[in-house]
Amino acid sequence: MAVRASLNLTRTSFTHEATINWFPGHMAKGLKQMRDQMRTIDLIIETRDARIPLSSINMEFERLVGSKDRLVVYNKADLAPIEIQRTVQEEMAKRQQRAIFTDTNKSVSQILDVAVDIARRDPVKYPQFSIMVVGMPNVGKSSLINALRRTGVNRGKAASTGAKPGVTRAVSSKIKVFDKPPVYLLDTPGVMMPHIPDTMTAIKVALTGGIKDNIADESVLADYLLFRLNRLDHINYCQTLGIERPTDDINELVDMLARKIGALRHGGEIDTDKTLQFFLKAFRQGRFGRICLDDLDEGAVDEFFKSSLLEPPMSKNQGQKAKRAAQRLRSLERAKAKGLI
Ligand SMILES: Nc1nc2c(ncn2[C@@H]2O[C@H](COP(=O)(O)OP(=O)(O)OP(=O)(O)O)[C@@H](O)[C@H]2O)c(=O)[nH]1
Repeated sequence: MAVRASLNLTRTSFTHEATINWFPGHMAKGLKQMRDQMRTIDLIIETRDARIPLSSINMEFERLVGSKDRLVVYNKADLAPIEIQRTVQEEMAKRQQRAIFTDTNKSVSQILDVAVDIARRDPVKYPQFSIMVVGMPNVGKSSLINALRRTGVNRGKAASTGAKPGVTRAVSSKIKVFDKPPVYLLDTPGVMMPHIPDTMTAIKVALTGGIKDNIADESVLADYLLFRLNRLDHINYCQTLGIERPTDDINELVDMLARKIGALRHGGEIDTDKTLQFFLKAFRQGRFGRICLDDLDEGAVDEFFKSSLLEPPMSKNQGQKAKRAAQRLRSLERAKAKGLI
């Protein structure tokens, strides 16, 4: 607070009205495939992003999980503050969700321990043990599967990974990750909610890479990131980016940063897109330090669950609207890919 006041950073709220939705056809199809496979599954690993412990909860998975055993894995823990881990685990435990934090570049053996322990307790029931890994796009499901395979059977990459959301497009075939007892995993496509009820949730998901940037509007994402860094007193972005001073104004930041990184077109005009992308990438790579974008103060988690669970399912009309919007988006993407627009 004192830091902000002395630096004249005065913004206290952030609003953005436009809704952001991304639910292409492969997600709806993937969700159906997951439901079809569910009776063969013994454990669901629901992967979330540690930087947005609440915003990466997809209520679609609540319906999918039903009464199955579930382990919540908060991945990308290397990018989130360590001190949130205990709060999140306690809050999830209150809701009967066992949560662990992982970084796929390090050991993920605690996940295997959970699965192997369940399987060994009842070998008759589990001659083999099947796990389905679900989660929003880009939370690191495929990376997690590769890490589990590396740890469990010392074998190489089985699932494709990528820095952009939507790499995995369909439910995979079974991937072996442990020998005795045999444990198999299914990779699944990242799935968003068909209709994201709250714009701030959508912005946070997009900022952490869960929604394609061109859908979410990079200038809005960067503006929110700047607002959040200032609110958290994370003024170190100036040093990291090599700019003269912190600012609350995204245009001023773009101006300083573009000159610093040389994002200029012929004639010296600023390349805004390139500059915004540079700023977003620096955050996603963790260059501004460990950051949590969700508020986890007392009451905030209760409030989140209360509002999410009360959120009525979409009406037929809303559902059709969302479907049409998704179709329009797909046609637009196809036209763009063909260079027609
Ligand atoms: N910093 C960090 N990056 C990670 C971690 N796990 C995965 N990533 C990176 O996150 C990006 C997405 O990883 P994927 O494994 O492709 O994610 P996914 O959930 O399978 O993505 P979809 O195909 O969209 O469903 C990649 O660039 C990974 O290298 C992690 O623990 N820490």
